[in-house]
Amino acid sequence: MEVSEPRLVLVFSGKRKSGKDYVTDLIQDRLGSDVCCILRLSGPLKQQYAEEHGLDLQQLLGPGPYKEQYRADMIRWGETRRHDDPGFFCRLATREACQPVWVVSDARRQTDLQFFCSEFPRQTQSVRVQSSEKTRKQRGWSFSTGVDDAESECGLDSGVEFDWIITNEADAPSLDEQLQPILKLAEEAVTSSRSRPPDDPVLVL
Ligand SMILES: Nc1ncnc2c1ncn2[C@@H]1O[C@H](COP(=O)(O)OP(=O)(O)OP(=O)(O)O)[C@@H](O)[C@H]1O
Ligand SMILES: C[C@@](O)(CCOP(=O)(O)O)CC(=O)O
Repeated sequence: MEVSEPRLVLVFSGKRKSGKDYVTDLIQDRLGSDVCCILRLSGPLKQQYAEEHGLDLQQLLGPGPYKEQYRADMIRWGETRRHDDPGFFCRLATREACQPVWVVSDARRQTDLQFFCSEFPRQTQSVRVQSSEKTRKQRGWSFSTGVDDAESECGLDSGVEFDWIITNEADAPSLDEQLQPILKLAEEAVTSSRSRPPDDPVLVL
């Protein structure tokens, strides 16, 4: 597989409108884009889906309501591709990543997490972003049958012991405070990548 070996892989998951993009953008902002890339598993999916259906890719990628009209069909479309090859979108999303810290913003299924845990067992850390339904509603979420009760939203609700849980709520400790240990881990991973020759073993977490 043609990927350069990352030093740290932070695999994020969370319900719709929990703030996965917001939190992962903040991490990249703190670490810098030379050190940290954001990988969206839904990126290559939305790109191919937009091409096939003549849709606006930028709107599909953004946080607004446009993508919600297509979500159920995009899920079905993606699942037909994942059926034979569960790592299909994971491989596409990671193929050009070259920074030492990878932030995967949208793991949804056990197979997504398994992909990173098996490709990068020593570097992978799982992170759950959680918000109350009330807060998610304020951010534009409403329950949609076939989406919020399907694997796309519930696949990681149980059976995973997350390494980190971030509560993205106004009355929780600030995100900077909660992210402190993760940012420290990332900084250590980057320091170790600078002080070791390229073929040395990666940081053992
Ligand atoms: N801590 C926060 N402070 C202010 N705005 C926030 C915060 N967290 C999230 N938001 C806003 O809430 C909306 C949803 O957040 P975001 O897009 O990050 O969620 P998501 O989990 O990636 O959602 P989805 O996958 O359903 O699109 C965005 O408009 C974002 O800017
Ligand atoms: C179709 C899908 O990739 C949409 C993800 O959109 P978003 O990350 O919520 O913006 C969800 C899925 O793959 O199940």
